[in-house]
Order: sequence, then C-alpha cells, then structure tokens
Amino acid sequence: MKTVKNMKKWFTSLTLLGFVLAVTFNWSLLVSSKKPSDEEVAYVDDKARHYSETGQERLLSLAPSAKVHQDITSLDEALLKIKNLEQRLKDIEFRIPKKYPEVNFLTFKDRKRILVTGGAGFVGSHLVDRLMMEGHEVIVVDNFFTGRKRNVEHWIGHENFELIHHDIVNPLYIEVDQIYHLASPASPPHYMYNPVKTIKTNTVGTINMLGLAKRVGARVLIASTSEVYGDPEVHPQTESYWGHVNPIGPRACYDESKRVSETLAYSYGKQENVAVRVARIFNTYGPRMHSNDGRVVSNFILQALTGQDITIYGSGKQTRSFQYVSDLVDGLIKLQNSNYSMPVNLGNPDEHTIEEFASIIHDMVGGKSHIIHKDAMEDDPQRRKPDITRANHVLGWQPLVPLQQGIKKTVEYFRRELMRSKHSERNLHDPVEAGNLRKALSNGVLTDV
Ligand SMILES: O=C(O)[C@H]1O[C@H](OP(=O)(O)OP(=O)(O)OC[C@H]2O[C@@H](n3ccc(=O)[nH]c3=O)[C@H](O)[C@@H]2O)[C@H](O)[C@@H](O)[C@@H]1O
Repeated sequence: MKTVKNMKKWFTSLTLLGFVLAVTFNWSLLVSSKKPSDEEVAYVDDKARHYSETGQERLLSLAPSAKVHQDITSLDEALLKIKNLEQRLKDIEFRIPKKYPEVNFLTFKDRKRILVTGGAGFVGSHLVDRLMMEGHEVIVVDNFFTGRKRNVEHWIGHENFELIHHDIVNPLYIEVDQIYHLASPASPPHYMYNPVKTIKTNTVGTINMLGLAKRVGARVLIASTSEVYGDPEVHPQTESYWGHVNPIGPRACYDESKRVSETLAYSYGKQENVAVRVARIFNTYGPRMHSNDGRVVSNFILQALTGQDITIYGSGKQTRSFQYVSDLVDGLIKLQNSNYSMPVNLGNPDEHTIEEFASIIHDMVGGKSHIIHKDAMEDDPQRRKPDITRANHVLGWQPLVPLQQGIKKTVEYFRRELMRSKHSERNLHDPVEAGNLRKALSNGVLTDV
C-alpha cells in the first residue's frame, strides 16, 4: 500500500517537473528570439570594450551572447561571477598535487642520499634527472651563477628532492652517502669573466666538499676536465699524460684550479681515506646548455638558427671531440659506483675540426648564415681527443650517441628556446626520454636517454 502511495507521489512530482521544464524552455526560446534594441547592443558592446581595454579581452567575445539579456545590469553580475569562478579555478588548480615523472622505488637499503653540486647547471641537471629516476634522494646545491632553477624545477616539491641555494665556497653541513662535485663555470667566457671566483670554487669549494665527504664518510666524484691536458702535445690524450698548461694564461684560472682540484682529491684520499673518483670530462653538449654559454656548440647552433654569421675563432683547423650529455651522465654514474679511483677520461673520440663542425651545423640547420673567421682565442688547445681505453676497460663505458643524432636534439632544443616567450614554456623533463630511461633501468642497462 505504502509503495503505491510513494509511486503516486513520484508520478505527481515528475509531472510537475516536466511542466516547469516545458514552460522554462518555451520562455527561453521566446526570450532568445527577441531582438535586442540598438541601445542595448550599444551598451553591451561599450561594456565589453571597456573590460577588454582593462585587460579582460575574453569579455569582448561575450558581447554577442550578452545581447539577449533583458536586464542590462545583469552583465555586470555575470562578469563578477566569471571573475569569482576564475579565482576559484585558480585556487583549485593550486591545490591539485604537482605531477612528477614516475621514479623507481628503491628500498631503504639501496636508496642513497646524493649531493650534486652545480645540480641546476647543464650537466648537473641531467645527472639529477637520472639519479631521481633511479629512485635516490637527491640534494642539489647551486649558487645559480650559471645554473638555472628551471633546469630542475620539475622535481621541486618531490619527496626525494631538495634544492639548496648555496655557494660551496662556504662550508656545508649535511648528511649524504655520495657527492658529485660538478659546481664550476665550464665555458671559457664564463670562467674568464670572474677568474678569482672560478679558482675559489675549484679550490676552496673542493676542499669544502672533500671535508664534508671526510666528516660523513661519503664517496666523492670530482668533475675534472680535458683542460688539465692544456694544449696537448700527446694525441689522443691518455690519463697518464701530465699536460701542457700555461700557468699564467687566460685559461689558467680554470685549467690550474681543476688540476689543484685533482691534487686535493688524491691528498684527501691518501691522508684522510676519503673515497674519491675523478672524471676528466671532454667537450659535452646537449639540451639545457645556456643560450649565453658562449661555447662552440651553442654559439654555432644559435647563429645558424638566427641567420647570423657563424664565427670560427682562428683558422678552424683546431679540433674537438663532442659527446652528448646522456653519455657523460652514464659514465659519471658508472665511475662513481665503480671500484676505480684513478682519473678516467669521459668523452667521445669522434674528432672534428672546428671548420668541419661549422659546416655540419650549417648544413643541418639550413638558413642564410655565412661562415666567417675571427681572431683566435689565446692559448686555445689545438687538438683534443680522448683516449677512452681506460673507461672502456674499467667501467665498460663508451659513448653511444652519434654526433648527428645529438646535434639534432640540441638544435630542436634551441629552436624551442628561441620561440619561448613565457616563463611557463619551460624545458621540463622530457616524458619520452623518461620512458626510455625507465625501460633501460628495467633491463638493467643505461642506454641513450
Ligand atoms: O665543452 C666543454 O666541455 C669544454 O669547453 C671548454 O673548452 P673549449 O674546447 O675551448 O670550448 P669551446 O669554447 O666550445 O671551444 C671549442 C673550440 O671552438 C672554437 N670556437 C668557440 C666558439 C665560437 O663561437 N667559435 C669558435 O670557433 C674555440 O676557439 C675552440 O677552438 C672548457 O674550457 C672545458 O672545460 C669544457 O670541458
């Protein structure tokens, strides 16, 4: 009985609702077909223009639909409502948790706390990506002289990540298991811009990092450079070569301070039992190089992309061997986790003259740039090519990315950089590369990512 009564009630309610809907629908049809007066149209257009002029262009597009309003003050109300809704949307967006690339999960036993000095820089940020994806806790320390927050911003807020704005010329007291000491300007115009600071970073900064490693029992990898060989008289350069460096030349602030950095590492190793690794890094390129970097790869690509002259310093007969950044990162991680403590060259032995390199970039980018010659740089090394027998033997490492492939990715990066007009168009972590990395990790090998 009760059920029948309920059904009746429902039936009556539904009939009423249908009636109300029908009336509303017809009424709205009537209203929408009513042509607004010229005055109303003028008023609404005027309002919309006003809001547009005050920076709310979207409102101008509201004008045609707003013409149907009977009550002209309701436009103001609608605009207010839209504004409030927009604010609410912003609030909600703010509360949505940030999305991060999916990182590997490591148990407490395997997860390491890793400090990367210069981790917001070009090489550092790629290393940070790899270590984060592997599932480690990563602490980046950077003074942002050449590093940029945007290089690591896709990790900010992640539970495994910490960014510290700090200059390692001052001591740092934290707890870590491993240190990658990469902090230093590496491009000749950058390190020559402030030679004293460059020397302090590579000497006092290195002492601070080795002191930290000693205090907490961490292993430390020092990023040294092919520049310790100076303008080499041995070709290709093996790790046993002592180098040919001008101690008072314009490059000395970098070359000599990196040599001291190596000396410090082995002194701390011998005297204080600090576990040290030394990577001698050869010319490296790839996405996230600074547009003002001033080194040959970014200069040539940017010049070609913007139709400016491609500037060869000197004859162009000097040589360099370029490695893609993912190969370097692979080598750094392998070296850090190896049992080998003597210096190891990390570079791609594929050697080119700078003249050849200019043509490669010119052909790949196209455009109207001319290749021109400018004065040679003082003390510019004339030949450089790594002998990587040691890296191959002790780490099983060799570069995998061919020049054409790496340059193509770098050109694409700089092309995007040139088109960037807003802060929001950032060089976020590449999801395709993240996918490749995950695949490589699950196969137990690190390949080109
Ligand atoms: O890229 C790197 O990894 C290395 O770069 C520099 O060494 P350098 O080889 O002199 O770097 P570049 O400034 O890229 O110069 C390479 C060659 O290209 C020439 N160059 C550079 C820029 C340019 O616009 N035009 C040009 O012909 C230079 O004179 C030089 O012969 C740093 O000093 C190294 O520490 C660092 O490891």
